[in-house]
Parts: sequence; structure tokens; C-alpha cells
Amino acid sequence: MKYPSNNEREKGDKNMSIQTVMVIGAGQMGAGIAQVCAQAGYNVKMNDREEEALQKGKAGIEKRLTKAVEKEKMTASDCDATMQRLSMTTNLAEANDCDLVIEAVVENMDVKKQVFTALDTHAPKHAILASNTSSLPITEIAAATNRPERVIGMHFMNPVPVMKLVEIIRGLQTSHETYQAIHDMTLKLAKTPVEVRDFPGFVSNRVLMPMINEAIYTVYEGVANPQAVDDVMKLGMNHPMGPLTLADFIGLDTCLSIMEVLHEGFGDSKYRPCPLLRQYVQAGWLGKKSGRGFYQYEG
Ligand SMILES: CC(=O)CC(=O)SCCNC(=O)CCNC(=O)[C@H](O)C(C)(C)COP(=O)(O)OP(=O)(O)OC[C@H]1O[C@@H](n2cnc3c(N)ncnc32)[C@H](O)[C@@H]1OP(=O)(O)O
Ligand SMILES: NC(=O)C1=CN([C@@H]2O[C@H](COP(=O)(O)OP(=O)(O)OC[C@H]3O[C@@H](n4cnc5c(N)ncnc54)[C@H](OP(=O)(O)O)[C@@H]3O)[C@@H](O)[C@H]2O)C=CC1
Repeated sequence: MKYPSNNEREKGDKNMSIQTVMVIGAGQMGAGIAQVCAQAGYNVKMNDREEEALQKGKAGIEKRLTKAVEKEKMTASDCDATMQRLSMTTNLAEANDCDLVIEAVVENMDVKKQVFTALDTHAPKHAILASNTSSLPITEIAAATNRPERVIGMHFMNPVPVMKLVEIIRGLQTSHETYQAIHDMTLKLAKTPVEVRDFPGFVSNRVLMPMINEAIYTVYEGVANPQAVDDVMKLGMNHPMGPLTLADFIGLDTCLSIMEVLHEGFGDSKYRPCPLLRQYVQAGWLGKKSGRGFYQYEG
């Protein structure tokens, strides 16, 4: 096996100096990722299909930063500087001066492939294309581009500004330089990188999501109501949120997509999504973001 020499590594790292980042998808993950990147000093372009989604994402960031200033966790001038580093665009072609693009659109392989194919034409040759996917194969996403060596999984946890972990997933062809650049950037974001291999659900959701799915089965089978299930796991296992509150927080559509990826990827019936989860998603009960899931939410 040939490892790059120190010289080659230094050269590679210089080529991969990251200054300008585009984040695609201004939903709960994309907005959080854009926020932490801007706070760490990167110039950030937030992209979504709709202007309305961009404005909602920006308003969320402003609200969180204002709260941090009120709590004296950030100065007003740092808050202003962070907001100035953020810009919004519905035009993907504006990736043309970015060193890194982090995709955080819906958990659907066809949509992600379309985004990566388009990005491959717009982003400069040196740019790294990262996906925040929760479970989908990075190798397959990378194959939608002509630069698989510069495609990588950069999986942030929700809520992004709070959670320390970034799971970093190498696709089959991801280069050492790409991995190193994303590892180093994760540290600059004051987060902890953990490297995992490209298997369905990686580590985080291979372990977490079957627990959530099983919690949904206990409700489906009438073992207990959602509040009781959550109380058991919070008070008995010291989880900060019960699994059904967490499922609502993640988004039930995202939970279902992840279970489907695990089920199909491993071909093992132990990952079959609970019919109740499927039914809630069909009803448009997507959790906190739609106002209703296992619980109801105002505003
Ligand atoms: C699906 C995937 O692919 C992977 C995933 O992300 S799985 C999900 C992983 N995430 C989890 O498991 C989260 C579990 N829950 C928790 O850790 C906690 O409930 C929590 C951190 C979300 C909230 O903590 P809490 O102590 O109950 O609430 P609270 O005291 O209000 O907030 C603590 C801090 O978090 C911040 N916070 C809470 N919710 C937030 C949100 N949605 N966005 C940003 N910040 C938030 C608060 O502002 C507060 O910050 P300060 O300490 O700076 O004031
Ligand atoms: N929720 C979570 O806890 C976590 C999610 N993830 C992953 O992050 C990704 C995003 O999840 P999340 O933020 O929760 O989802 P959201 O539904 O909150 O946000 C997705 C955003 O992407 C937009 N979008 C969809 N397609 C495109 C496109 N082609 N171009 C630009 N924008 C697009 C959506 O717009 P519209 O509404 O118009 O469709 C929406 O604004 C998923 O891959 C998910 O698995 C990773 C870690 C945790």
C-alpha cells in the first residue's frame, strides 16, 4: 500500500485550503451547519430551492445568535461578523467560487444524486463535495460525479450548534487529502471527528434508529403510550430525550428513510420499519417540523 509522503500531504492540504463554503438545503440541518461554519470564520453561501426556506433558515440562525448574545456567550460584534459572513442564494451555479459544498437536502438518493451531478458542473475542480446524509452510501453519491476522490460524508448531529460529533465517512474512492481537509475543518468547528466506514446507517444510525423503530413498535403493539415509552428511556436510561420525542425532533420522514436504507442495505428483516411510522409519514405527520408526530407542537 502506498501512503502519500509528507511533501505530497502538505501540497495536497494547501490545495485544499477551505475558505468559502456552500451549504445546500436550509432546513434544520443545513441552517445549523451554515451557522457553525460562519461562526468559525468561513464565508458561507446558503442555498435552497425556495427563497422562503432561505429566509426561514436565516431567521433561525439570527434568533440563536441573538440568544447567545443575550446569554453573554457571544459578543454583539461577533454576532454581526458571523451574520455578515452568511449569504443566501437559490442559484446552485454560485458554487463556482466555493472550496467546499456541504449538501443537506432531503434523505433521498435520487435527489442527492441530482444535486451532486449538478454541483460537479458548477463547483471548481478543487472543491470538495460533502454530504450530510444520515445513512445513504457515500460511494454511490460520489459515483454521480467525475470527482469521486473529492466526495465524502460529513455527518453532523442535530441540533448542530450543540452536538459535538461529526461522523466522517470515506467513500471507496475518497482521497487522503479530502479526508484530512474535512477532519481538520471539523476541529476548526470545535467538533470531534470520528471516522467510520461506508456501510448503511454508518455507526450513528445503525445503532440509534433501530432503537427508535422499536420504541414505535411498543406504541404500535399497545405496550405503552408515547409518553410512557419516553419516560422509561429518560428516567430509566438517562437519555436526554425519549426516543419518540427524538424521532419527532429528527423528523419522521427522515427516520423512515433511514430505516428503509438499513432494511434494503442489509437485507435483514430486523430493520423493517414499523407500519405506524410509515402511516404517520403518509399522513404528513413528520414530527416537530410539521407540527404533529407522536406529539403535537404549536407554532
Ligand atoms: C438522525 C441523524 O442522522 C443523526 C442525529 O442527529 S440523531 C439526533 C442526535 N441528537 C440527540 O440525540 C439530541 C438529544 N437531546 C439532547 O441532547 C438535549 O435534549 C438538547 C441538547 C437538544 C437540549 O438540551 P436541554 O438541556 O434539554 O435543553 P436546553 O437547556 O433548553 O438547551 C441546552 C442548550 O442547547 C441549546 N439548544 C437546545 N435546542 C436547540 C436547538 N434545536 N438548536 C440549537 N440549539 C439548541 C440551547 O440554546 C442551550 O444552549 P446554551 O447552553 O448555550 O444556553
Ligand atoms: N434531522 C436530523 O436530525 C438529521 C438529518 N440529517 C440529514 O440531513 C439532511 C437534511 O435533513 P433535515 O435538515 O432534517 O431536512 P429538512 O426537511 O429540515 O430540510 C431539507 C431542506 O432541503 C431542501 N431541499 C430539498 N431538495 C433540495 C434541492 N434539490 N436543492 C436545494 N434544497 C433542497 C428542502 O426544501 P423543500 O422543503 O422545498 O423540499 C428543505 O428546505 C438529510 O439527508 C438527513 O438525513 C443528518 C443528521 C441529523
